[in-house]
Amino acid sequence: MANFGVIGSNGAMGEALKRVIEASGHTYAGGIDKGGDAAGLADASDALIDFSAPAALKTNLHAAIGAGVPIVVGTTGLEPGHHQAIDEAARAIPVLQTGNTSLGVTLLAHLVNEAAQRLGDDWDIEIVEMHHRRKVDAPSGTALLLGEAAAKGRGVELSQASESGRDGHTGARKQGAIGFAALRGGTVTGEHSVILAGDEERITLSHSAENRDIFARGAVKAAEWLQDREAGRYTMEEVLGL
Ligand SMILES: NC(=O)C1=CN([C@@H]2O[C@H](COP(=O)(O)OP(=O)(O)OC[C@H]3O[C@@H](n4cnc5c(N)ncnc54)[C@H](OP(=O)(O)O)[C@@H]3O)[C@@H](O)[C@H]2O)C=CC1
Ligand SMILES: O=C(O)C1=N[C@H](C(=O)O)C[C@H](O)C1
Repeated sequence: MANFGVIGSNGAMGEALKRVIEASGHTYAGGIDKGGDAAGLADASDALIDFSAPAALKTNLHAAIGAGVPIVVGTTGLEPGHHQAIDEAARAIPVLQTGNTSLGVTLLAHLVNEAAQRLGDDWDIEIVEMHHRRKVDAPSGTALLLGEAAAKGRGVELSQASESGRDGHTGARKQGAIGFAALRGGTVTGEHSVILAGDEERITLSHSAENRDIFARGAVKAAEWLQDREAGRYTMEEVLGL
């Protein structure tokens, strides 16, 4: 049993996390939101679970380092500078960052990697996602994670292959591009499809999130798993043994 502190505690994920932490036999050490005392929360916790906003990340990493506790980062919309800060923090404490903590998406990323590896780049890859109207970042963290898996399978950098926000006279699709389309509306928890489109045939690999508990369960499992680790940056694949 451990004490887990939640950053973004009044948000949609924060609500799910409180419930899942207690249902898993752990103690909810408390939660903070904008303007909260991250260092105080870290001191009272065995691990921090952060589902808040990119602007909070550096403060949260410093708080975890100060208290010497692991941190799970589920926040999306991260820029390269945020990833650099995570790499630096991982020299001092165990850190896990992912755009999706669910078992289903973690496995889906493996399937996408394998499909991209086995099919040549004459198979076009398009990633379509839909989320609720409140979502502020696009493409979603999950779509980017799946794009990274596809790019890795093909042996290319996603930054070199990515195509998103098509509008107007775009010209024909570039061979080898990995395309992204983001839909927003209603209360959709999270829908992701990776379409591999070849000549006269198509494969679609999809995941549907029915509620936020699937993310909360994965995050709590990750926080448990990080308890016994050395400093370093870890992945959901390692946590789930996939
Ligand atoms: N990795 C994964 O599996 C998943 C990731 N997510 C990601 O988690 C994040 C949160 O999602 P969701 O719960 O739906 O969002 P919400 O908008 O419902 O909640 C966000 C919470 O974060 C708080 N917050 C905002 N800024 C700060 C700050 N600077 N310091 C501390 N807390 C802050 C907000 O508090 P206040 O109201 O005071 O601003 C709010 O309580 C998003 O980035 C989302 O994409 C979501 C689901 C799964
Ligand atoms: O903001 C959300 O809600 C979600 N965010 C994550 C993402 O950006 O992929 C995970 C999930 O799809 C829900």
